[in-house]
Amino acid sequence: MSSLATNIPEIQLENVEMRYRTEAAEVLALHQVSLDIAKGEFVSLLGPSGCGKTTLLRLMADLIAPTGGNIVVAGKSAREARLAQKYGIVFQSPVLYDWRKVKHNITLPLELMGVKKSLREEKAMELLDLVGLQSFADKYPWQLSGGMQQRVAIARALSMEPEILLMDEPFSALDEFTRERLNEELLSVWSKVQNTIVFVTHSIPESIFLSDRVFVLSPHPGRLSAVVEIPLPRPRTAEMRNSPEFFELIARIRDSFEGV
Ligand SMILES: Nc1ncnc2c1ncn2[C@@H]1O[C@H](COP(=O)(O)OP(=O)(O)OP(=O)(O)O)[C@@H](O)[C@H]1O
Repeated sequence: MSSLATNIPEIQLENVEMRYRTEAAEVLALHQVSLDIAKGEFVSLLGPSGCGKTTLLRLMADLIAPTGGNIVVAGKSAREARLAQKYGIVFQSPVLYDWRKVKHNITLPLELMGVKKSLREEKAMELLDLVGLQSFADKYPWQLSGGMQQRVAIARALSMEPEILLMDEPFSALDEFTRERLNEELLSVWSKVQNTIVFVTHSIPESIFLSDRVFVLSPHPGRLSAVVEIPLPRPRTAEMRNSPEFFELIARIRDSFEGV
């Protein structure tokens, strides 16, 4: 499998600026960020704490509005794209409802949209199959491990078949072994769903393993300091993490931090 990226632009940011104003102070969280993400591309937003990764993701999702610049998503404004349900979002914590069975957590967005019960259940089973949790459909979230809960959150985010999946450090609370396994599973899901993924992380190896391109952000003020192409072939395999190419990419990205 090669990358799913096309030449069609999916997300375009031009000179985006974000200033948070509080009573106490004003924070320039993002300064003059311009970037393009192609339809079907897998990109990561990488950087240390406070460099504006979450802010950038929230801007793309139209959860907040920029104080400057322009955002175009699938040829529309971010707001129009949100209303057209172009996005699925996965947060750092899975935010599942403990009193709803796993399958009913997944079908919640469909329920809110008024989709028929039989169709909802069918979709839930399809999504559980996709994330390898079919036999857990009737369990409750508290009966699942942290990694399984995050897979449920991914399945739920995919329930509306979003063109774009925005993921904010979804695996950072998990142990290293589970995280690496979920990275592999996420790529397998992506190869089937074939959407655009924007993945926030502060892990250099995670960003390399997953992405077609890594957007490196630097803090104070948050800005785009480098864009690194990841030429590793797909499908990516666990062994690639030990290859000389992988270590070279880690060094290149580290250098791009040191250069700022
Ligand atoms: N609602 C807010 N009001 C005021 N300042 C904010 C707000 N949200 C974020 N900030 C500030 O904007 C900057 C960027 O924050 P953001 O959360 O986007 O960074 P991040 O790279 O995602 O950090 P982390 O990795 O710690 O989550 C930080 O200085 C932060 O304190």
